Amino acid sequence: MATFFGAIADDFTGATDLAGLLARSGVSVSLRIGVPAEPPQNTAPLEIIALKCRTSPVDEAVQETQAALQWLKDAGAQRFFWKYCSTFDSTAKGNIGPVAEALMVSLGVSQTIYCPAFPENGRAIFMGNLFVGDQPLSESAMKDHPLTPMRDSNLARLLAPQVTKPVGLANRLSVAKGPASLNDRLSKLASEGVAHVVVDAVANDDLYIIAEACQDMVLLTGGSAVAMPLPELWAKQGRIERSAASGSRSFDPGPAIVLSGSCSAMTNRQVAEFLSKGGPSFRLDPLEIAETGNAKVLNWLAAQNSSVTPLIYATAAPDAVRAAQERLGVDRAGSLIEQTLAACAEEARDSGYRRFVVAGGETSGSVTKALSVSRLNIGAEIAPGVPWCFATSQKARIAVTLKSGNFGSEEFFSRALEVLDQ
Ligand SMILES: Nc1ncnc2c1ncn2[C@@H]1O[C@H](COP(=O)(O)OP(=O)(O)O)[C@@H](O)[C@H]1O
Ligand SMILES: O=C(O)[C@@H](O)C(=O)COP(=O)(O)O
Repeated sequence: MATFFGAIADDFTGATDLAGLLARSGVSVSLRIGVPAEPPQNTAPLEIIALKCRTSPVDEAVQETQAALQWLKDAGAQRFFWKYCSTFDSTAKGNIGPVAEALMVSLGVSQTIYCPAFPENGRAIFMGNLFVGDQPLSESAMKDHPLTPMRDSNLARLLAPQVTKPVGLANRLSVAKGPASLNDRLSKLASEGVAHVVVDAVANDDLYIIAEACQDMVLLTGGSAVAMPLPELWAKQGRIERSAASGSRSFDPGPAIVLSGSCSAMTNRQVAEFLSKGGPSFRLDPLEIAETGNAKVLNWLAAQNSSVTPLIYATAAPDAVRAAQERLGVDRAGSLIEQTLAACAEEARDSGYRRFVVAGGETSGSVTKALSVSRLNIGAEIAPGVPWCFATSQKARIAVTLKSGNFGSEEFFSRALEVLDQ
């Protein structure tokens, strides 16, 4: 079926998050890993391209997203979405604004919105300020993120240095009055030359209003939740149709493994909960890996009795992360862990593991690339924004879930495996 909606996600957990929320509509979603080398074929009405460009240099991120845009245009997409994190993760140089601005130029649009709110996961925007649960973003655990520490909660202030055109706000008072009021506000800002509009949303009802008001904007940007209502609206108008999801959702029998490279507060709790059950586990230390390489963990993995799910984790508290970064540098510490977890994933697949639970966005990018997966078929959601996905990895049919650092409950790792068995 022709593609109507084309989304570009800046990381892999973000892409599966978006896919899971869009799939709730019953409209078929297709998720590609990286820009496909071949021209579009077997496309779905809702196409997502997962990139790993959240922390790439700006030029690289712009180049990759432009290639993704071209592929989605070739697939026939008429509406486009730039998906970034619900906690607006970006480095000081920032890719969210430059990529959005480049997409606007290529699509010939003069205004877009920025709405990372995700109420089901506790992300709300009020008066342009992003909250995580009841804390402002900059006071939440996101202030200690290893790669993108968020030290300001105001989205307009974060975005303004990343773009060349003016930034404005459509606040909750405009949104709460309904789609017509929001459209009036957007038009007024457009008449003042405001190209980038942060839009408040604190509850799911706000997202339905925003989606209704903005469904005909050619480019929207935000978290997964603001896109969630769109397929339903378009299906009602006959622009897209519901159909059985395409692609296989089965996987070969084989043991499960948990790989965690996220250092978020929630992943720390999830790892602690899983460790408390006493199963086999291996803690990765970036300083040790820098000195001796990854043979030790690979040998440990090879010696596991696969009837009990092993956990390999680099997940650590902010002090330990800082200490490693001071010795190795932020990028080296991160990439040593990512490469090691990617090598573990490959080793696990080669020794028969077929179910992969992966925690962390950058981590998921490295692991999924190492598994040479080109397309993910979306299955049941384990937690809001975290679905099981199914793929072929070197002829093995595997199940993989990519958990955003902050998502899921404390029992997520065990819960994920239970959901797969249901
Ligand atoms: N102990 C550690 N010390 C330093 N960096 C680490 C450590 N553990 C993980 N990392 C790095 O931190 C980053 C975590 O990012 P990511 O995987 O995107 O998780 P999240 O989803 O929580 O943002 C990765 O680059 C990872 O390799
Ligand atoms: O929007 C979100 O929060 C997620 O979809 C997301 O982008 C996750 O990124 P990580 O926290 O780096 O996994």
